[in-house]
Amino acid sequence: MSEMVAVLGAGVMGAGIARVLARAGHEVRVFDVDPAAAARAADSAGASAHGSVASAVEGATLVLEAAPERLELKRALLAEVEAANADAVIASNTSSIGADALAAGMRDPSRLVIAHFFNPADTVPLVEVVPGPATPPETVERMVALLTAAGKTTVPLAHQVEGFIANRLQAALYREAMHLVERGVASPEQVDRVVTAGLGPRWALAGPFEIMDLGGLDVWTSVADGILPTLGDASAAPAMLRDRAERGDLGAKTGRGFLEREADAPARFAARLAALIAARDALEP
Ligand SMILES: NC(=O)C1=CN([C@@H]2O[C@H](COP(=O)(O)OP(=O)(O)OC[C@H]3O[C@@H](n4cnc5c(N)ncnc54)[C@H](O)[C@@H]3O)[C@@H](O)[C@H]2O)C=CC1
Ligand SMILES: O=C(O)[C@@H](O)C(=O)[C@H](O)[C@@H](O)CO
Repeated sequence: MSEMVAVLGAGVMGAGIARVLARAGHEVRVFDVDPAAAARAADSAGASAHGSVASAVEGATLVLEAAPERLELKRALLAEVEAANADAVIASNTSSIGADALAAGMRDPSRLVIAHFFNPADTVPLVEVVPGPATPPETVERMVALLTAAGKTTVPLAHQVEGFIANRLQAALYREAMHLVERGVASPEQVDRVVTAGLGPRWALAGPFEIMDLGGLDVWTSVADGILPTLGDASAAPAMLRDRAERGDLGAKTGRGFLEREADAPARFAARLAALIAARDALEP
């Protein structure tokens, strides 16, 4: 079934999400407080750029917000949507804000569902679908069906948890990666190489539980007993991350973060990732 979709926020993620949904045959409208961002995203997706939230969501059956990861900003945006559209399902692409926190500010929280895409949104297959406290099962089912028909791989969560699944796994890994660099065990480049030459290729074919089965649960029991007590236990962003963010070294957005990269690095990465995923999918199971 073709939906009329409004994508609100046309940055790194919103532009890719607009392309995914437009390629799937949906009518897509894009709004961004930066009209140039909306125009770029609309052009790249074959969608229409709109100058206001009200215009973008008028008659929409699905609204997908990909605005900045700030709770009050998202709440204000959802309130604008509710004022202008009484029916659409409202999906948030939030990375970590709880569905309950977003729903708490809504007139009708049953309209909210989390649809968490991954960067780059039109290349990474996964979308986590997370119900809010008042989201009916049929809304989750509708989002899963729509995203599956658009070629995405969905994982519906039984209920929300902070950071959902992927970002909890990433946060655990990234916390330890930074801990190892802070302890002087290795450089960021060396830690990255451990993933790209070792863990990453395996993870493209098998997740943690399959990897543990392959390695042997007896072995993994010994490894867990020996290593878990020694892991870094940061409960907030480590200084090496926060200091860079606060001085504006944001990574690909600014050309420098932990590593220095050329301006076209995200595009080259996306193209290589798409080729890797296609090669993996062509493999015999
Ligand atoms: N960057 C990433 O790797 C991922 C980000 N996300 C989530 O997606 C959301 C968007 O993130 P990005 O695309 O990276 O951010 P971004 O900063 O690239 O894009 C956000 C866009 O929203 C626009 N905007 C700001 N205020 C707005 C408003 N009131 N209404 C409409 N548009 C507004 C900005 O002009 C900007 O173009 C966040 O919730 C983020 O946590 C989710 C998965 C991955
Ligand atoms: O990795 C991704 O694309 C998503 O899990 C995210 O939400 C990002 O990690 C985001 O939190 C920051 O890039």
